[in-house]
Amino acid sequence: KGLRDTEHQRASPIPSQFSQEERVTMKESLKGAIQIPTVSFNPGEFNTTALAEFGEYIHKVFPTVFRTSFIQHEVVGEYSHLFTVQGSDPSLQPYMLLAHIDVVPAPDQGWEVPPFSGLERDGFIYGRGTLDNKNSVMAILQALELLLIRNYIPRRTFFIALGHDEEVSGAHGAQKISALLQARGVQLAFIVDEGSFILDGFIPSLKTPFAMVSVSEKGSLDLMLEVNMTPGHSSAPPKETSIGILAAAVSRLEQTPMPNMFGSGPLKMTLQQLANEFSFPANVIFNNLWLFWPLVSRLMEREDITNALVRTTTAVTMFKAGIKVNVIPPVAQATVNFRIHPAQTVQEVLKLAKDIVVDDRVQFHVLESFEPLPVSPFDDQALGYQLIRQTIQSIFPEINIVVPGTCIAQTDSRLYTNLTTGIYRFNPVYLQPQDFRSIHGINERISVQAYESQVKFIFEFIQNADTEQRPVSHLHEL
Ligand SMILES: CCCCCCCCCCCCCCCCCC(=O)N[C@@H](Cc1ccccc1)C(=O)O
Ligand SMILES: [Zn+2]
Ligand SMILES: [Zn+2]
Repeated sequence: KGLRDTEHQRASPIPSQFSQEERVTMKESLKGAIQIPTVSFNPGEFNTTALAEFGEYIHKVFPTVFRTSFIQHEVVGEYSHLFTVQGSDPSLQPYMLLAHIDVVPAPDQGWEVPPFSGLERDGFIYGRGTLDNKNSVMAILQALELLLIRNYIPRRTFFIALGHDEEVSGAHGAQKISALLQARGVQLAFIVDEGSFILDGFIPSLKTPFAMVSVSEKGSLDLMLEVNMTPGHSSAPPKETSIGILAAAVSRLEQTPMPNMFGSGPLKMTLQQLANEFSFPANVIFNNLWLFWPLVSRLMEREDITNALVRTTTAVTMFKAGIKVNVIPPVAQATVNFRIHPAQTVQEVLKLAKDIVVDDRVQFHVLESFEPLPVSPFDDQALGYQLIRQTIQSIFPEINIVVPGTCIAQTDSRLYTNLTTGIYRFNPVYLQPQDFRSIHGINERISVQAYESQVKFIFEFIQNADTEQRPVSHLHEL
C-alpha cells in the first residue's frame, strides 16, 4: 500500500537526470569529503581540525545551498550543521533529513587503498565514510544543490541536520540540534536517518533484494563489572583471584544468551511481509508463522546478524586487570555492551544480567544506557514511510518489496524523539553482507553508480514530499 500524488502536485516534477559534468562533479565532491579525516575517537575527542575543514569544504562544493535566501545555515555545537530550508507553504508540517559527518578511526592495515584517500577503483570509491555516513551527508547536500540550480522552490519546509559526533554518542551534535529545535517549538512530520539499506543476500533462502526501512532501533546498556580482592604475593595465591572471578562472570554472560524475543517487536511483521518472496518451502513456513515460529526463531539464531534481531545481544568489549607479574591483582574490570531488543527494557536486562552472574563479589556499574526506540508508524497514513516507499519504487523499480524493520545499532535519530514519532532509518543503497562488514571495518566503499542513485533518490524524495498525498491501496498502482 502507498500514497499517490493528486492533481494538486506540480505540473511537471524536475526529472532526476544529471549531465555528464554534474555526474563527474558529484563523485569528485564525495571523494574530497572522504579525504577529510573527520574521526571521532572517544566522547569529546574528535579531529577538530578536520571537522572545521569539512565545514569549509561543504561551503566550497555546494555554493548554491549557502547563498540561497530561503536557506538558513547554522553551526551547532561548534562543528555540526543545521540547515533550515524554508518552504513556501507554512501549512505543511516540516520534516528532517539526518546524517553525520564524523567517522570511526581507520588504521591503514588491511585496506586495499588508504582509508582516507577517496580513491576510485573499478567503479568504486573507497574510504572510511563511503557507506557510514558521508555518502548521505554529501548526497543530501548534492541533491539540494542540483534542485536549487534548477530553480526549485520547496513547498514544505525541511531541515537538514548533520551531526559531528554520532560515532561517540551524539551528545555534542544531534542532542544540541534537537534541543535547539525544541526550544523553537518545531514539531516534525518525520525524520529520515541512516540505519538500514536495500538488503541483498542477508537471508540465504531469499534470493531477491528487498528494502528494509527500520521503524525501531535497539537500545543499549553499557555495564562495568568489577571485582575487588585483597592484593598479595603471587607465591602464595588464594584459590580465586579478582581476574578469575570476573572471567567466570563474563564467561557466564557470554554462554547464557538473553531470551529469544521472536514474536515481539517488528521482526514478525518483517518476515510476514517478506513471506511471498521466499521460494518453496520457505514461503509456506513464513506464511504460517503461527505454526512454524519455533523453527523460524531457532533459524534466526544461527547467523550473528539475524540473531541480533531476535534478542538482546551481549558483547564483552573491554577487560582490564593486573598490575605486575607477581602481584595478586586488587581489581579487575570488564565492560559489557548489551544491545536491547525493542520488547525489553534497560531494567529488565540489568536484572537478567545479575541473575546470570549470581556472584555477590561482582559489582555492577551502569555506565550508559538507552531504552529501545518505539515503533514508528508504517501504515498507509504514515507520510514519511510512504514517501520512502514511493521514492524507492521510482528509483529502484526492480525492488518489489519494502518492509519495516529494526535497526540493530544506534543512530543520531534516537535523540530526536522529542520532535516526532515518525523516525525512519534508511539509506537508498544496496548492501550485501560483505559491505555490512566493511562498515567500521576495512575496505568500506560505494560504487559510483550507487552514489548517483542515492543523490537521485533524495532529489526525488524532496520533490515527493512537496506533493499532496492521499492513500492508495496498492503500491503497483503508483
Ligand atoms: C529479516 C531481515 C534480516 C536482515 C537484517 C540485516 C540487517 C543489516 C542492517 C545493517 C544496518 C547497518 C546500520 C549501520 C548504522 C551504524 C550506526 C552505528 O554504528 N552507531 C553506533 C552509535 C553509537 C552508540 C553509542 C556509543 C557510540 C556510538 C553504535 O554503536 O550503535
Ligand atoms: Zn553511521
Ligand atoms: Zn558508524
